[in-house]
Amino acid sequence: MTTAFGFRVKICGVRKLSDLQAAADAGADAVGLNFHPPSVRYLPEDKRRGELAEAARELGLRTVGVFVNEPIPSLRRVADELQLSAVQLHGDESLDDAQRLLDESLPVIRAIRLPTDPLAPSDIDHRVAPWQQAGCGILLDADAGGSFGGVGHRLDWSGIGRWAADAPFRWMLAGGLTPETLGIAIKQACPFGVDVASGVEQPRGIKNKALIEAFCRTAHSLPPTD
Ligand SMILES: O=C(O)c1ccccc1NCC(=O)[C@H](O)[C@H](O)COP(=O)(O)O
Repeated sequence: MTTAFGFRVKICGVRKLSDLQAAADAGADAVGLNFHPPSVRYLPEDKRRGELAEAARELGLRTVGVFVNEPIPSLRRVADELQLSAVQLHGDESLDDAQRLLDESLPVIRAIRLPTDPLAPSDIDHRVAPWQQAGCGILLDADAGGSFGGVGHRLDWSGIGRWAADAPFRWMLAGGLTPETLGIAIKQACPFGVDVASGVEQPRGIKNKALIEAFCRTAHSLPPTD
């Protein structure tokens, strides 16, 4: 079965070569390239996409394409052109969509957008199980309404931790993680990996090298959850 997870730290929404360099220097494993046009992190359809994807590979970073309700043939075309390591489905895509991609050996990460209210294990379980059983990597993110992601909303980490205690697979946490909140988030939620967009930006939409370094330092200083 194709799974998307072998990485612990993903810096999402990189837009410049210097963002990639900062992520690689800080020891991140993966970067997210955003293909959702309304996002501040959107990468327009020009040569920059190819340059970034190639530079990421040369730096040893995995490339995850972030898509929201993109038609599957178009998503597939971008993934092939840029040789993406995985695609992240962050909208209302169906399980059939994911299955089609997995059947073509493209690793798929399913973003499960959870409410920011207190969470019971069963709330999470019934939403995660079909995707996990299909072979998708799981990313738990906070509901961002019509923005879909990347707005810094955070989840009920201790509620997630109670679910994680019985989740026998690797999964990633996102949503409102920052260098300051990451330590407590990891201790409470116990993810295998973490993902951040706005928490390493200053101002919004512009990645900040010092924040990327601080985020990765904290992520690497905590004992890995497996
Ligand atoms: O980052 C975006 O702008 C975005 C837009 C639409 C869908 C997904 C998006 N980001 C996906 C991510 O994986 C983010 O890292 C995740 O939502 C967490 O964001 P943040 O709370 O800002 O760290």
